[in-house]
Amino acid sequence: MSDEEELNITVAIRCRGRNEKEIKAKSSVVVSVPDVMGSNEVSLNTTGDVGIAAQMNSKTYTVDKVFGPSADQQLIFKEIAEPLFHDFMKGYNCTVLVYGMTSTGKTYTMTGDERLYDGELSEAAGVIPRVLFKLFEELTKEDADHMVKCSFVELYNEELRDLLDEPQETTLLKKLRIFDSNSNLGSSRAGSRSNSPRSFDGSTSLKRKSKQQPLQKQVKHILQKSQQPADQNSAIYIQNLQEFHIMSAREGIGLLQRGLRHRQVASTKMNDVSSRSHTIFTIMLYKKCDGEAFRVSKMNLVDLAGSENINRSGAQNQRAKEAGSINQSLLTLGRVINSLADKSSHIPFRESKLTRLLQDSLGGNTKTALIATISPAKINSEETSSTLEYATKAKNIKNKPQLGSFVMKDVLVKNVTAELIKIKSDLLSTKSKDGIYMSQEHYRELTNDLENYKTEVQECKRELEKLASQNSLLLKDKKTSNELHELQRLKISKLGKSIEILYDKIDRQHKNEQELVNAVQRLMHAINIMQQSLRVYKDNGQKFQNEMEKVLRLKMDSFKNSLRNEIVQVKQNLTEESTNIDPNIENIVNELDVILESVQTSSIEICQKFIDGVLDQTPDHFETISKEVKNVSTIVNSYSVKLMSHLSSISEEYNHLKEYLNDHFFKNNFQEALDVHVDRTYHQLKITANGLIAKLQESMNDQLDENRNNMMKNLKNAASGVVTREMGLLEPVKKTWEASLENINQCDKLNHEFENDINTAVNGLHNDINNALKTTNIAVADVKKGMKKFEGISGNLRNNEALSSNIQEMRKKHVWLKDQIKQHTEYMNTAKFKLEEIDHSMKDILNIQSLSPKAENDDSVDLLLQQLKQKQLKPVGSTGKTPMRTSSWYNSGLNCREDAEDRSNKASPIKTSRSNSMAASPLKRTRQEDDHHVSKSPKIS
Ligand SMILES: Nc1ncnc2c1ncn2[C@@H]1O[C@H](COP(=O)(O)OP(=O)(O)OP(=O)(O)O)[C@@H](O)[C@H]1O
Repeated sequence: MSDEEELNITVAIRCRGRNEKEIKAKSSVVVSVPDVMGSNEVSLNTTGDVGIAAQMNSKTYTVDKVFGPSADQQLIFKEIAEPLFHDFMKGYNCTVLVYGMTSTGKTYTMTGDERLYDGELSEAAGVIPRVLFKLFEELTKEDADHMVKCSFVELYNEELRDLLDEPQETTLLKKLRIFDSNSNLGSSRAGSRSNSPRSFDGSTSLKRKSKQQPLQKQVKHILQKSQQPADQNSAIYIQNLQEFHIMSAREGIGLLQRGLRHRQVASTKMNDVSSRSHTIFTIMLYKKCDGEAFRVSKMNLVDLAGSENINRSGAQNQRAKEAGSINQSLLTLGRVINSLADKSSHIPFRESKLTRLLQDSLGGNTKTALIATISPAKINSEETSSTLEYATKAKNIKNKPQLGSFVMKDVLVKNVTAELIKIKSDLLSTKSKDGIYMSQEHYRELTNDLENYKTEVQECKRELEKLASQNSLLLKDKKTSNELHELQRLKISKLGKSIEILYDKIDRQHKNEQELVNAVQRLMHAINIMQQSLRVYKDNGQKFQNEMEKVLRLKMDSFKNSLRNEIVQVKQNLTEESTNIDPNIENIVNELDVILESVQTSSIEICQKFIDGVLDQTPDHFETISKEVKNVSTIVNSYSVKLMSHLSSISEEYNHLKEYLNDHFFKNNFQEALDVHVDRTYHQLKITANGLIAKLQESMNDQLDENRNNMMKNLKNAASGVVTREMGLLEPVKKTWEASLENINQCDKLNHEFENDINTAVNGLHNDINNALKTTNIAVADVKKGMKKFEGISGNLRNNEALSSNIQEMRKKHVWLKDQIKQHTEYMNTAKFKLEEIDHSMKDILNIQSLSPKAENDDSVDLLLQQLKQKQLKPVGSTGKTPMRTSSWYNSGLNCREDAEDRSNKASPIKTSRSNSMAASPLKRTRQEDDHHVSKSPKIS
């Protein structure tokens, strides 16, 4: 291991079994440890839970090694002390410490049963006896030159006591003092004395001195050295502490027992034999290692007094004082452990003698092991917890172990020789005289020491005077500073008031900020209202759309009605003979145009009205919004003005503060920082407020624009949708109208043809009575043809309501026409009958005149009659179709019928009066009338 290598303190926990008192008190086991060893964790459950809950609620501490109730003394030695012992043998300084609450087994662990049984240690022997035995065992094994010395010191009520002093010697012995070779005090004082640790500078100088000085002086010097640490590495040593040479373990045990006899023990409530002091048993080993050089190493075996609760231990008076002092030094030890673990810059070693003595062992150049002893019983759980806390803390302490220095053999020999001389001299003086006997040399030494002490006292007095004058100066300073302090206190109180005022202002500002927040909330509320208004707009838009649809529907209905009326009108016009359909259709088209135009105009008007309405209302809303925004901005402005005023007053106050601080306290940049902070806060506030307003305006404008656009778009869509839909609806109707128009034209054409045909037929009838039947047949054929053509278009016509009604009308007229033809046929029959009558009359005349008529003439008349008969059998207009248009021809037909009726009425007497019937022959007149009427018949284009 390198000299600079850091090594953590080894920390072990030893938990004994419950003692009689604890068992009697029925105090449960709250500590969980392995029975012997094996784990490095200790769990402490103070909650009183059992089972899993106990495990969960217990606190676990981790250390290097944990020993349970069944771990014996041998195991503790083997696991903790032996490794250190080997280092000790190698030349390292080592320390084993036992720490813990009273009665937990510290003394048992450190000393145990130190007695020898037939020269052997018992099983209960503790660390010290075992180390002593092991030491001489190893030294014998190694067979190296060596020297072993022991010392045993006690720290009782903050006083050091040499436990190896015999009581009668105590009065003569010098007081034990702790020296720190690094401390200034130590060195300055040492400088004034011959036994200064600094004066020891190794064997070489000793050799030189030995040549120059008389033997007695040399011996004295060596003797002094023997009472001081021989190694320069060890900074702490106890002046005047006796060290005894031992040649065997038995001698060591003897010293131990002698020291233990002198140790302060007492019976307490908690321990019948309670150690009331801290003890350090030190073994010094001088082992030859290289030529004449001996390596010096030291083993400190420390048994600390128990950390205990004064109340619980029942300590009173002296015991309470002891406990207080024990606890005080242990508290300091705790603080030292904490500071070392936390690597603090200041370690309070000097606060107690115990910590000063342990300075090398804790965070120094020593290899150290700490055994913390604990009780498993619940009644001790508080102290157990504290011990475990210390132990875990101590685990973090790092030491830098270093090998001990060398000392030359001759120095050692001289040292021992001087010691012997001194002892012999004292012995001789004692033997020869009564009273206090000592050698001359010893007496001179004491006198010398006395002189030294006197000088030291003088020095101390001078020091004291110096300190006193320093103190008076300091007192003066203190007075001045007190006055200053008073002044500053007053100023501080003044400042405190200003700060209070500032706090008030800050409160007010806070209120203002609150109001600002409220204003913003109101603004948000206004925004909500605006959004509601926009929603109302939207609803109105929807209503408008519905209204529009309603209006358009109404318009369309009225348009349809007017269209229907128009069609009815057309129908009426059609029924009228003289009506020309063209103007009507034109009318319809015009009317349609007008209606469409009016629909369009109304739509546009309504749209316009609505937009106007919206645009009329929008400014109101905009105005309301802008009013709200203005209100808010006014509020914000007023707040910002207020804020500015507050900030300025704050900054004013802070200026005062700064002035004061700069003038009276310290130069710093508080004001600057404050200004920056205030500016930044104000700036931030302003930016936030502006941003808020801008965002608000922007979002309102966006919202309004979007709503307006949406509304316009919806309106346009609705209007164009309605117009397109209605146009779409009108389109097929328009087509139907056009088709109807075509059909009407075709019908008219057919009707015209039919009329012509009928006219031709009737003309033919009128022109030639002989060809009348033939002509009629042709007319009938034509009618049939026409009817067939009608059948083609009837499907189309049937779809048209108006047309079908017209056709119905025409059908009626066809029936009427058929009747007319029938009447004509009847008339023909009457004519035939008349012709037969004429024939008969002619035959009669021929018979009378005895003139036989030519066969040819007879045949032709017969043929004609036959044809007439045949034609008469076929009904006219069997298709049931009637030309659509009526004409004067029908009237003429009616007239003809009347004439025919007249004639039939008149014809009935034919048989009685042929001449009359001849005179009444309607043929000639009918043709003339028909001719007259045909010329009147209107034409349809
Ligand atoms: N591990 C152990 N095994 C057996 N006995 C033990 C053990 N630990 C302690 N004891 C016994 O308990 C009693 C108290 O022990 P001890 O005196 O060593 O405690 P202590 O911690 O030194 O107390 P104090 O601080 O008061 O001196 C002794 O009788 C001792 O023999």
